[in-house]
Amino acid sequence: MSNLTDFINALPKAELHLHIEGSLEPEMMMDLAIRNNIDLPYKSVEEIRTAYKFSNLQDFLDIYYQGMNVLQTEQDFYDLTFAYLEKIAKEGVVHVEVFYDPQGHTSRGVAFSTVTNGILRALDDGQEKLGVTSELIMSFLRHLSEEDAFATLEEAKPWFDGRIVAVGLDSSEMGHPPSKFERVFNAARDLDLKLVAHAGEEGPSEYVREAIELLKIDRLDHGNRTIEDLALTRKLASSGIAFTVCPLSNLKLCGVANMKDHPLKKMMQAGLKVTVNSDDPAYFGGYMTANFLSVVEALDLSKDDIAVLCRNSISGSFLTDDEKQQHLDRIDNVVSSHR
Ligand code: HPA
Ligand SMILES: [Zn+2]
Repeated sequence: MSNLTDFINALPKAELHLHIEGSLEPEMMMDLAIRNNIDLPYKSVEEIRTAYKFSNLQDFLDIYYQGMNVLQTEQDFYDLTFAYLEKIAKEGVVHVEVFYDPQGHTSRGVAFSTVTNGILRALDDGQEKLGVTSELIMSFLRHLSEEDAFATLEEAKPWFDGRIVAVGLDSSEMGHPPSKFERVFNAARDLDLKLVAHAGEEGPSEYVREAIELLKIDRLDHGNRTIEDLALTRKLASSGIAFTVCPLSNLKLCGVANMKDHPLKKMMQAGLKVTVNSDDPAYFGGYMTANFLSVVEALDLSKDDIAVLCRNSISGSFLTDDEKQQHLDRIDNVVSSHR
């Protein structure tokens, strides 16, 4: 293991952009298909991996929604979530704020409670057995209607006692601007939920502006195209809002042709609070450490840059100020012991 990998793994960090359904590895997809008697359009794990060639977000989403079909029981959601936590615990991730897509499951007849309780039971066990703390974020599918999002918000209400702490917005970005969900986000804010949204992944910087000004989000998912608008970039740099950037995702979905073209370093230099995340690690070829290494190598980031990215992930999380300070102190200790 390289010195750099050791350094990255040793640094306490938070993952703030992870779709739990996107951590479904081909091996588990095959196992669950057998367990649940589901027909897969693939004969082997190799065939599944070969299908993971995407030229844009929609290409990926088509396969991602199809993959979800194997998830049927509460135990399936538990197994999926716990397997992810076991992987990231080895990479120095001390805290994760997990997205899930309830509409991707309720639309095919799996109950909201089945999905949510399976994920939450694994998150509880992850804290107890692996020492990884977590929060759960319910994402609305933006290609569906406002009415459908409102129905999902209503169904989730019993879990707003601290089990689901935030709502997000994901799926096909182009043609589904944040403004479509302004009223839903207003309702979520009235319920004291935190708010995040994907914007500026494929969509223009105008979508980022809408997410900030209309949805009034607490954190921005992706946001790569923000820097096309200098005034917006300056505003977001001074606001200190965190950006959850996902390097390998951007490469696999052809947001960048080459990792050397990735805007992460420019975003950091513009003063944005950038974090590194895996998005859908089973589909995009790597978990947290692989994502860090990909930008560190391509963009020639320093150890100080890596530490800044980890500090940003802690300060950009929904942890309490005391919890944040404890992790930040530990980051300082790791940095000084690697000098
Ligand atoms: O990267 C993403 N973008 C939008 N929707 C998603 N759903 C899972 N991953 C993604
Ligand atoms: Zn995402």
